[in-house]
Amino acid sequence: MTTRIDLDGRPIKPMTICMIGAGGFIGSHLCEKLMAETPHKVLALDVYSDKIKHLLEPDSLPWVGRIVFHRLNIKHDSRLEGLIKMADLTINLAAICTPADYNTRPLDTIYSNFIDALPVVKYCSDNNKRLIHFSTCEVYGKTIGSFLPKDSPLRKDPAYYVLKEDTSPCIFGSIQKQRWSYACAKQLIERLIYAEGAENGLDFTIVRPFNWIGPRMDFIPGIDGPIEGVPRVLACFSNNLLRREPLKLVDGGESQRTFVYIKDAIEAVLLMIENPDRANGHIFNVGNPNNEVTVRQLAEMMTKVYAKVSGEPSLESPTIDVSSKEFYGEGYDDSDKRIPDMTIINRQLGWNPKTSLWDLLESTLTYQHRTYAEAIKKSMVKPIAS
Ligand SMILES: NC(=O)c1ccc[n+]([C@@H]2O[C@H](COP(=O)([O-])OP(=O)(O)OC[C@H]3O[C@@H](n4cnc5c(N)ncnc54)[C@H](O)[C@@H]3O)[C@@H](O)[C@H]2O)c1
Ligand SMILES: O=C(O)[C@H]1O[C@H](OP(=O)(O)OP(=O)(O)OC[C@H]2O[C@@H](n3ccc(=O)[nH]c3=O)[C@H](O)[C@@H]2O)[C@H](O)[C@@H](O)[C@@H]1O
Repeated sequence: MTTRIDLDGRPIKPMTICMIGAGGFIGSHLCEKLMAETPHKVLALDVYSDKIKHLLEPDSLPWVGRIVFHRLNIKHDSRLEGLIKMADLTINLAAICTPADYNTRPLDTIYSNFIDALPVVKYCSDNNKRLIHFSTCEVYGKTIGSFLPKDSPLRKDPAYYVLKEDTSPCIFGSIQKQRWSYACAKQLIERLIYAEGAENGLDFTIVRPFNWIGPRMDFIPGIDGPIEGVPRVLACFSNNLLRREPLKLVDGGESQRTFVYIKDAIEAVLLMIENPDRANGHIFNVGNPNNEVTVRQLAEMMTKVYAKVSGEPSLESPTIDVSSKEFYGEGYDDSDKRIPDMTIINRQLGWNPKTSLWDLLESTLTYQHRTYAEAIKKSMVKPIAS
């Protein structure tokens, strides 16, 4: 492997990374990238390893020994500090991060996103180790524009909706709207990390992902996750398409999102890892402002793309409306619109997303079809009564 060079032309020294939550969606893609393209070592911590099994076995893999899996729950495992001490950098991805949990399991959500992250921050600070912490675009909450009258021309003014790391406020609903338990816990851990940087000199980077999507995201209910489980929207809609049932639009599917391809976003994380002087002390939005759709438009596009990649015709009525109370239960609320400002990540790391929504859906739904279509068909064949 040729020596890697950072953005300032300096050779990058191989490092050891303690990655917490390495067995999840983002972790699996980051591990893949680090193994295929860099000489860095990964101590991969998680309670699950299914999504990185292909990187751990067999022993003939070219990166054997560079990635070691440690099955542990950071809530209660005395090995955590030792593993952080062994590494140059810690990346914390561990979290409960599916909206269906925020209003139904608010305590688990707050513990996971705040309390369980506390020792990680403390061990990094006490041992002078660098930390890259995964937060979320949900810390912005709702846009200022969402409080203006529906017909106000100011709603079209970017000043009222573009989300900027250093100036936008964090706007959440009332305490009864338990949806915001996740965003609020993430906000407080961001503030704590920022304070550790200011008062104790912790070298940190905070990442705010804006709807990263791609293969291996979440699970397909009844196949590799609980049948009654509610994953994030990509997996919900994939499940509906695979089962040939209408896609459920929550409260009319009017909310807007910008989706970024996981492989584009991972490039940004690698730049942060390998350019500490440019990334330390910063909070970065990582998203694709050019890929904005309403959830209804996403459903329509996924229906078209799935018909193309599967060769199956679409349903006559591809979507149905459902209320948020019916779908998520009491206490749900929503972000109206999420456009990331890209100024800081552009200036510090020169990163820009590349993949269009159509292209990223095409590769992702090709993966979903190839991975799940047979299993779904088998699971849907009803046993013949004897
Ligand atoms: N995917 C996105 O677009 C997105 C958007 C915003 C924020 N994020 C943040 O990025 C991070 C990773 O998200 P993801 O999409 O990969 O989610 P994910 O659920 O696929 O991955 C999280 C991983 O953390 C592990 N984990 C959770 N609690 C743990 C514990 N106590 N001990 C050990 N392991 C534990 C889980 O087993 C899982 O494998 C999260 O912090 C999330 O809030 C993701
Ligand atoms: O990915 C992100 O950037 C962040 O946002 C997500 O939150 P959200 O975008 O609301 O979650 P999704 O499940 O992906 O839902 C997106 C939208 O689709 C809607 N939806 C979801 C599922 C479904 O079947 N139908 C449907 O209309 C939701 O109501 C919501 O408006 C999650 O909170 C986190 O993973 C993350 O921190």
